[in-house]
Formats: sequence, C-alpha cells, structure tokens
Amino acid sequence: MVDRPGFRLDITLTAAPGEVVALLGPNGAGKTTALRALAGLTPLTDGHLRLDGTPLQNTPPESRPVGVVFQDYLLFPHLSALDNVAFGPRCQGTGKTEARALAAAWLDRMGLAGHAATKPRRLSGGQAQRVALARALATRPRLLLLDEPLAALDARTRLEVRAGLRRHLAEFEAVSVLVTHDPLDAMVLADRLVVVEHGRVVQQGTPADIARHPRTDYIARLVGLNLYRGRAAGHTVRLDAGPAITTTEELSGPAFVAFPPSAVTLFRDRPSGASARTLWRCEVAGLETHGDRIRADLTGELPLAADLTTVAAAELDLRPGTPVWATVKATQTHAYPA
Ligand SMILES: Nc1ncnc2c1ncn2[C@@H]1O[C@H](COP(=O)(O)OP(=O)(O)OP(=O)(O)O)[C@@H](O)[C@H]1O
Repeated sequence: MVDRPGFRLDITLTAAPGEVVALLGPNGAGKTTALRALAGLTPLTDGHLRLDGTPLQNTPPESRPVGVVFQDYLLFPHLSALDNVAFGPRCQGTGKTEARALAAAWLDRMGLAGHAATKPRRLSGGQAQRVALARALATRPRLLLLDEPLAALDARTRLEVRAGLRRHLAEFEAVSVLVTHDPLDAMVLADRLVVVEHGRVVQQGTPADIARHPRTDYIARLVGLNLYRGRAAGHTVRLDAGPAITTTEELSGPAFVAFPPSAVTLFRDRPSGASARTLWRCEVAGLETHGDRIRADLTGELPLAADLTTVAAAELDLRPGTPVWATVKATQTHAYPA
C-alpha cells in the first residue's frame, strides 16, 4: 500500500517466475506508483514485497535484484552503448574486462553488435530501447520493470520493437512487470493483465479473457466493446441503463452484456422486422473515423457505439443530432455473470 494526500494505492500483485504481467490503467490510476514501489523508489506505507521468498521492502533500491527500463530509457549520454550496458555489472563488482565482455554479449543478443561504440544520441529510438533493455538485463535481475517501454517510439518503430521485446521477455526466466496505457502493448507483451483504476485492481486475467469479458467501462472502451450491466433471466437481460436485451447465453442474476460496435445496424426509419427487444431509439452524438469505418456515438434509449462503412454513413446521412433506430443481433451479444 502507498498512501499520499488524495491518493491510495492498495493492490495485491503476485507473479510466477517467467511470467510477464502488464499493469494497465487510465492516467493517474497508480501504475507508475506501483512500479516505483516495486523498485524501491517510493516507500510502502503498509504491506510487504517479497521476491523469491525474500522480503524486499527494507532493501535499498540499488541493492534490489531489480532491473528497470524507464520510459525515456535514461541512458548515460556520455557513455557508449557498451559502457551503458556494462555499467550495472560494474556496480555489482564485476571486473572491467568481464563486464565489457558481458555487455558485448548482451548487445549481440539484441542485434546491436555493430553499435557497441555508439553514443546514445546517435542511436535510433528502437536501438536506444534495446540498449536500455540490455542494460537492465545485464545485472541478471529477478524482477524486470518496464515503464511504458514503447511510448517514446513512433508507430512504425513501435511495431518492430514490440515484436523484439516480446521475444526477449519470453526468454527472460524471472518476473517482468510492465506498465502501459496501450492495450495493444499489454495484449501482445503480457501473459496476464492487471487492470488498475483509482489505485485498485479492478480486473485481472489473460488478455483474451479480459478482451472477451470486460468488467468496467474503461476496459470495455479499451477493447472496443459496448458494455452494460443488468439482471439476467433466461435469454433476456434487463439493463440498469433501461431497456432489456436478448442474448444467446442463458443466465440468471447480475450480468454483463457486451457487443462490438460492428454488430450494431442503424436505420433512419423504424425497421419492420426487428424485435422490440433489440431495437432502440437513439440520436447521433458524434461521428469519427475509425480505421476504414465510421464510428457513431449514440445517445438515447441505449447509449452505444456503432461502426458503419463510409458508404452506409453517407446513405443514412448521419450527422450530430440525427435520430436513428439501432439494432443488434442477439447472436452477436455476449452475456456473462457480473
Ligand atoms: N510525486 C508525486 N507526488 C504527489 N502525487 C503524485 C506523485 N506522482 C503521482 N502522484 C499522484 O498519484 C496518483 C497516481 O499516479 P501514478 O503516476 O502512479 O498513476 P499512473 O497510473 O502511472 O498514471 P499515468 O499513466 O498518467 O502515468 C495520481 O493521482 C497522481 O496525480
């Protein structure tokens, strides 16, 4: 637990050797605070930290078997890539020659053998990220912490570096914890996602499980689903938001219903064949381009997001304020216990 005026981080986090855990959450949720507490840079107000069975909270940061890759890498600007990587082993008492040989091997593993003598300012973003990772791994940490590891990169580099990082994390035999806002980074890199909101864990599980069964609005938006809470009886869920919705699954009691924006069809006139159970009167609140589709934000009987092709949006002549009827197929809705 970490307490500071106006904010409390209160989370339980456990991880097995070899596991990659992503802490995912909105701004100010407490992800960085959690990472700093693990690194020993922010003291715990209460609770404990244990690594390989050994209490950690009284060990100063520099003596913890923890490697950190900071968001902006924090490479030493005056040292070559090789000396940046050799720095950690040197601090641990490894002799100069051995530390440099170790660093050279790490750079080689990262595909950077040709850049050993390069200073950080001459490295590309992706190369600097790999040097920072090599620097953290060269100390043979038992816990690897990565703060927004890809945030400093442009979209193209990000794709490549993400794939490389995934490989290195998979090979790393101890625990990795990474912090990110980016659901894609989290899904690609982590074995398990821990979603933090307001200083607490609101959901955790495998990426696939979280994407299929979001339990908060933040996660639903992240994975691009419409999400409602309600009460199920058979194939109908009466939503807290008002209307009822027909679902394929049969359930009873508190339930979530989720469906993707692409499962929604919009009409200007009330469609004659549609079941009243899956037909809502809405109004367009906003429109934005979403890849090769148009995402319509709707308010009304059921607030929802709908994806349309550009042609469909033009034919419906949608603009903010346009009244529409929205329907979703029961086969595309997904209900699960709340
Ligand atoms: N050094 C600090 N002193 C005081 N308050 C802080 C400090 N750092 C963060 N906070 C506050 O603590 C809370 C948690 O912040 P934290 O940076 O851990 O969140 P985060 O999930 O990492 O957010 P972000 O994604 O924006 O980095 C926020 O309310 C933030 O304003």
